[in-house]
Amino acid sequence: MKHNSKSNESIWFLEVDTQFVRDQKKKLEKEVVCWSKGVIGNADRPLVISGPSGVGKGTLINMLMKEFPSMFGFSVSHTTRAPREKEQNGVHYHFSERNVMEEDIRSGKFLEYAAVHGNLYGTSIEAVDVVADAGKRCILDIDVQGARSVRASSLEATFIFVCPPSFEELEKRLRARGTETEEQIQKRLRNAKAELEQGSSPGLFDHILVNNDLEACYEQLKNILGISKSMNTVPITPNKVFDLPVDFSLSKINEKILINHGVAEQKVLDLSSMKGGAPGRTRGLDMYVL
Ligand SMILES: Nc1nc2c(ncn2[C@@H]2O[C@H](COP(=O)(O)OP(=O)(O)O)[C@@H](O)[C@H]2O)c(=O)[nH]1
Ligand SMILES: Nc1ncnc2c1ncn2[C@@H]1O[C@H](COP(=O)(O)OP(=O)(O)O)[C@@H](O)[C@H]1O
Repeated sequence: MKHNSKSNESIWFLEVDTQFVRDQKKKLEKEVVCWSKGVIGNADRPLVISGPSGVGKGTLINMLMKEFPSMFGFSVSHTTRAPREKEQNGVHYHFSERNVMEEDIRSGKFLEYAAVHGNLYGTSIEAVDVVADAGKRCILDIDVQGARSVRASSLEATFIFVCPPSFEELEKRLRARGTETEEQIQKRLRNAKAELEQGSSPGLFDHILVNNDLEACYEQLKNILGISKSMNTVPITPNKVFDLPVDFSLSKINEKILINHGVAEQKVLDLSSMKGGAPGRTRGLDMYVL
């Protein structure tokens, strides 16, 4: 079901029988209805970019965001690692204390998290939310473990793995970047071997890019995403809405949606205090039986 709100041009979808709804029903052992903000269709899927440290993920992402500022937004992760010289809190990462981040993980604020190179990294639901609320396509720069978690989650994304042309070139780039100590470089290189192996695991990544020549790799990335310069000014329009199962029907009165299931049951979904949620997640809904 689709509801078009004129005030902020946002489109809301009612999830009735999606994987997320089924998972939550099982977990909570009660009826669950989810209200998702966003546009459905491949063009708007979040983009998960993984690859070993120093391969050029950040460089490619920056190029994309610079050329298409209104189309893409970066998911700002949380990490317990120390900031690098030019990194800004809230822009490159949310730099966090380990105990605070662990508590936030326990309380369910993260879509995924992983221990990488001895530190914790994670994507908060809020980080994806902020980008989706701005009407942009979200880019996640996360490691292979994180990509696996997102694959298993309700977030439908496009997964891209970036490889170096050779291990020697990867080492050269890491050293030339000059942001890590020798010990940290060694740790990243050790982990790169495992990541390169996992990157080729069947079914995890949709596309593999070799970042040899930067410009050529960037062109390939844009080809995968099906974008060209002129597209930045063209808003993406939704082309598909959910079909309701046959035994459900809906009607709407002001901020309340009436859900009829079968003959006997009628529920009210109260949207008056609803706030935007990450795809597959909703805040501020109230539901009761009429
Ligand atoms: N799982 C997960 N991995 C992340 C997240 N943010 C960053 N990473 C990954 O953590 C690794 C280390 O990132 P960083 O410390 O910025 O170093 P760099 O890869 O050398 O630039 C990279 O593989 C990132 O993709 C996150 O939110 N979740
Ligand atoms: N195709 C490329 N050829 C040469 N150097 C590159 C290329 N792509 C990126 N670099 C450089 O390699 C270093 C690591 O890139 P970066 O984007 O920080 O990697 P990542 O985000 O994957 O850790 C940077 O100094 C960057 O300028």
